[in-house]
This record gives sequence, C-alpha cells and structure tokens, in this order.
Amino acid sequence: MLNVLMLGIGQCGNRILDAVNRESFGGSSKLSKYYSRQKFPSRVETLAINTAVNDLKELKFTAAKDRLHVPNLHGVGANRSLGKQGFWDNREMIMEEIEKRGDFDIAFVMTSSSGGTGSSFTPLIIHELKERYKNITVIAVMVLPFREEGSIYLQNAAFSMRDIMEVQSDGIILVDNQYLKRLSGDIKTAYDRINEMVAERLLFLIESLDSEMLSVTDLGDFKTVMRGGLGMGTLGFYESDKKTASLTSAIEGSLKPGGLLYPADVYEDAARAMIIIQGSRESLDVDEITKSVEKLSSKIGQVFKGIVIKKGRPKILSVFTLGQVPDLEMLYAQAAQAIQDEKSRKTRAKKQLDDAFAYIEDLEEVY
Ligand SMILES: Nc1nc2c(ncn2[C@@H]2O[C@H](COP(=O)(O)OP(=O)(O)OP(=O)(O)O)[C@@H](O)[C@H]2O)c(=O)[nH]1
Repeated sequence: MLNVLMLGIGQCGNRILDAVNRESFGGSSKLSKYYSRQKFPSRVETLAINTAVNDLKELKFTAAKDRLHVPNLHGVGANRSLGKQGFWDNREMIMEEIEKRGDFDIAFVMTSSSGGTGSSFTPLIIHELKERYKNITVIAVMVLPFREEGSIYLQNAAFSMRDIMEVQSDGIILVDNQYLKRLSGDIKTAYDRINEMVAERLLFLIESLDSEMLSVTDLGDFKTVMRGGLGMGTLGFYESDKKTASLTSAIEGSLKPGGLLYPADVYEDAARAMIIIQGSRESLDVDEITKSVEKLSSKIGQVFKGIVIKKGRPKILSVFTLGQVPDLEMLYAQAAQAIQDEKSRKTRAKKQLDDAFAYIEDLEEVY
C-alpha cells in the first residue's frame, strides 16, 4: 500500500486539496456529505497550510485537524520575502505537523506559483521533505497565473518556478489557469472546475499506482516519467462515453488539448509518458491498447502503460514530461517586462516626489 502525503499550501493549494477531499468523500453526489471518512485507496494524509486564517476557514471538505494555520493572520499579501521568513520562523512547527502523520512514499505539494504564501513555502517544504524522508518522491503541483493578474503575480511565478527547480523535487506537474480559463466565464466557476480537474487526475493516478494492474506501472515508472525532459510536465484525461469511437480514440483523447492541464503538443514536446487505462474487463482490448501505445512510443520515445480493471467505461489518464515549454518561456519574458516596467514606474514616481520636495528644500515652516 502506498503512503501518500498531499499538502495544499496557500489559498489555491488549500482549495485544490479541498477538491481532493471532496472527490474522496464521494464527489458531488447527494450522499457525499454523510460520509464521515474519506475513501482513499491508499493511506492518504492531507494537510492544508496557510498564513491566512480565513482561507482555511472557507474549506468545506478538509477536516479541522488537517488545517494548519501558520501565524500571520491575513496572509503575506503576495510578498515572497515575507512568506519565506514566515516559513523559517515556523519551520519546526510545520514539519512536526507533517512528521506526526508518519512515513510517506510520495508527496504531492500543491500551490499557486504566483501568490505569496504557497509559492514561497513550497520550495522550502520540498527541501525539508527531501532532507527528512530519505526515500520519498516529491512532486510539486504548480498553478500558473492568469497572465493579466498583474506584475507581482507574474514575477512571483517566474521566481518560484526557479526556486522549485533548484530544490530538486522529483518532478513538477504544471496547471495553467490562463490555458484553462476557457472552461468558464466567471472566475469562481473556473477555479472550481480547474481544482476539480486537478483533484480527479491526482486521485486517479494515486489509485492506479496502488492497484493490481493487468499491465503494471508503479511508483518507479512514474518517477522515471517525471525525471524525463525538463522534469516538468502535465496530466491529460479522457472519459469515454457512448460517442467514443474506439479505445484508440479514447487514448488519443487523453493527449488532446481539451484534456490537458497545461498547453502542450504532446507528440512534439513530450519527453516521456505514462498512459493508464481504467475500465471494465469487456471494454478493454489489450492488443488494441498495446498497438496505440506502441504508436505513441514511436513518436515520444518511452511510454509506460498501465491497465486497471474497474467497473465502467474506459477512463484514461496520461502523465507526461516535456522536452520544451514555449509557453513558460513566454511567461518569463512577460514577467521580465513587468519587472522592468514596475522599476521604471517607481524611479519616475520617486523623481517626481524628489522634484516636489526640492521646492521647499531651503525653507522652514512659518507660523
Ligand atoms: N486554479 C486555481 N487558482 C487559484 C485559486 N485561488 C487562487 N488562485 C490563483 O492563485 C494565485 C494567487 O495565489 P494564492 O494561492 O491566492 O496566494 P497565497 O499562496 O495564499 O499567498 P498570499 O495570499 O499572498 O498570502 C492567483 O494566480 C490566482 O489566480 C483556485 O481556487 N484555483
């Protein structure tokens, strides 16, 4: 059995974690609120960490014991320096809260890359986890901002992604708000839908890694995939319905833009992949799956496949790492421009104020 730790840090991370807990309480079904225990396939410990007490209060499906408030009542206001300090001041308290939950094989640390708390805590927590748990696999789930959210968010995203690369997690799963905002007109519904998509994919992954598979993929294979290319990638998903023509088209569906959490041309950009197919025995034709995966391997290189027998129509999860990330490069260019603009605005404003003060330089107040 896998021992899994899921940390949601900062508001965005907390909400994704809440979506995970919601899914595992039975999703949106009418009965879900009557369940008192999460139905995870593995031993999964969840913990929401935040400096803003109100963000923690807003969670609906995360037990009170799984919410950790780090003193600093109302968040750090997107300031990563304050965030880092907040972590250092409370490091032992935070790590004790994690360590008392036991040993772990894998941890998913989920956060926005652009706020203050999550984006500054996450690299530091990943570092601590790697130091304290010698055999742990740590995967960061990083949410990129809407590009029009402002210069501080862009700059935070650029620097926090670099910090994450430096602490050497075992891989980064990218989720792009900008790319996914097409899912809904208003922001609240978009957030809910994005969080739900991330939760659904992560739970599918955890369940599969811990299942008796007809064709086996395990944590070792997952790690190999995550180590491919730039060490960052994303997840795709496809759920068959009556209209799905074949298993092959379902597998291809999990690689199409509509199912991905980050924009990528899988056939061009992917470095390694893992395709996990879940479905009833009658719905899965192993020869067809093998052929589709072989076709994919001829384009991508290494593709692992896993088959899990489970009631229902086929559902497919694709996990892949990327060898190139043009959209991320664009984000860095935008962030650099935003930092420059902010600097020149500050210099201009300072000069204007200095010019104004110059008028009274040699004068005294007269009463
Ligand atoms: N997908 C998704 N993104 C969110 C959600 N809530 C906030 N965000 C994004 O997260 C970024 C802001 O980060 P937060 O998580 O709110 O910040 P924080 O880590 O709590 O840090 P501070 O509030 O500065 O202390 C913005 O880019 C938002 O668009 C959410 O529920 N889902």
